[in-house]
Amino acid sequence: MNASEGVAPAIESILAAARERGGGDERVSVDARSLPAALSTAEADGRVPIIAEVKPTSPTTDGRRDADPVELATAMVDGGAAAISVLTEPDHFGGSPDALRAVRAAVDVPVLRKDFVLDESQLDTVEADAVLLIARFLDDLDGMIAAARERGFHPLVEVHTAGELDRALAADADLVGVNNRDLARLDVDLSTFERVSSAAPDDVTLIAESGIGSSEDARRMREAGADGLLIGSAIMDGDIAANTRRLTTAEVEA
Ligand SMILES: O=C(O)c1ccccc1NCC(=O)[C@H](O)[C@H](O)COP(=O)(O)O
Repeated sequence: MNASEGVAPAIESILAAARERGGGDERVSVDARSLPAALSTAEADGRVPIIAEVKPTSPTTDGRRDADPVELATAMVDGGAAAISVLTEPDHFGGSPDALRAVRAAVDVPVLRKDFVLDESQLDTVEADAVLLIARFLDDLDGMIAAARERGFHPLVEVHTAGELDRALAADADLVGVNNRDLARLDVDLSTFERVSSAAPDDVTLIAESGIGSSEDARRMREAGADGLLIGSAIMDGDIAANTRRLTTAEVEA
């Protein structure tokens, strides 16, 4: 598989940087907090189950928000977030493993590591509760899922097409994110989740990723079967706790 084929120049640049990055010196062993359980708890409490993302910048974001990641994550939890996602990619998203480490020490909800992990040693960069694996960029998806589980991580396998969902399910993924963002054009279309996720069996925990900005968007993704919503930009822009609360209460207010 040629991971760079047909992707936007920004993704080519992200992948080139990821290939250059090393991994950890020692194999990590994580005692993970359960992401699916945290999503279920939020739902049982009447909150929309949201994974709120600490996302300082991105190829499609104007400017940068370099606030203390711990303050941001704490405000997200105060706003009702079920879990936190932390970008660890430094060159295009302004993230860092240190930010994740600090956030995970400060909050008691599960923390997802959001990065472009391309080989097994890169799993050892930092401990997290869940780790993103992007199906499109991994030839040996089975091997990477197994390597993540051996370390104690819960792998969140990201897909964008029906074919990638088939690969994820064949590799025994039980936590699947459908990214509404097209990595060729970088635009978002919420109908991607509606179309792709419908083929997933009920026992798979489904996350709708990217492009969720309003309460209406959140309800739309939930009605399409999302067990959790991964939201970055709409939370990072402005008052973090208020933005998170507006989205976590979207079903109550409907
Ligand atoms: O967000 C970007 O600009 C981006 C560009 C290229 C590849 C990935 C990108 N985002 C990574 C993500 O997965 C999102 O940060 C995450 O799904 C949250 O999305 P959003 O709520 O739209 O910020």
